[in-house]
Amino acid sequence: MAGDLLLRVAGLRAGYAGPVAGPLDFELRRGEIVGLAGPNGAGKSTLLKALWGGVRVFGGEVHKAPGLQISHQAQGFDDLRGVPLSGHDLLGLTGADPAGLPPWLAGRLGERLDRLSGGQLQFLRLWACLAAPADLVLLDEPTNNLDRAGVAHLADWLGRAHGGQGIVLVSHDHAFIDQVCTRVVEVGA
Ligand SMILES: Nc1ncnc2c1ncn2[C@@H]1O[C@H](COP(=O)(O)OP(=O)(O)OP(=O)(O)O)[C@@H](O)[C@H]1O
Repeated sequence: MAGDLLLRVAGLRAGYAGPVAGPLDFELRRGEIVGLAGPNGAGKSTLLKALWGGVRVFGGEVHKAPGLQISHQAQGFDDLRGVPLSGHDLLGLTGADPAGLPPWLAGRLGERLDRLSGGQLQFLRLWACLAAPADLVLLDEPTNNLDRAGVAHLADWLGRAHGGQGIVLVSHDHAFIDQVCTRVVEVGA
């Protein structure tokens, strides 16, 4: 694959017992943020999962740059009640650098994850993916649960700090997509 090309997706069709989404075609280079947009049920999350192997692929091709490191964040939360992990532990597990976290979260990294609010935990999980040493970051509805300050911090960080990475995200937040994505691919249109 050409130098900065991370991903080439051609005619990708994905699903579960049978195909439900696609065909999808796009290319992603380092420094690009591609947004997958489309109506409910169009297949955006399914296609995003197909990029890391989380669902069945029924057709087409996903070419990845050799050695591509992927980190992905799914919608929803794992149940962390009773798990004695702190924010520092989570970031340590993924190798994510805490530098650049918003102050309202940076000061709470020593606390257990099950003591954080839904929005605080969402931001921390995002950060664990985004700031990890990955070439390709996949985010499904990253602004879910975030307040205005959280969305603004995320958008600001994506706008200036992702130079070495490629990002593919799914979002219903059109303002967020318009602000951060270098390209939008319509799914199920
Ligand atoms: N685990 C599953 N097993 C079977 N079908 C599924 C599964 N998850 C989703 N689907 C179906 O696949 C289709 C696409 O769903 P998907 O979640 O990819 O759409 P989406 O565009 O991300 O939707 P939304 O915008 O509502 O989040 C839907 O018809 C959905 O019912």
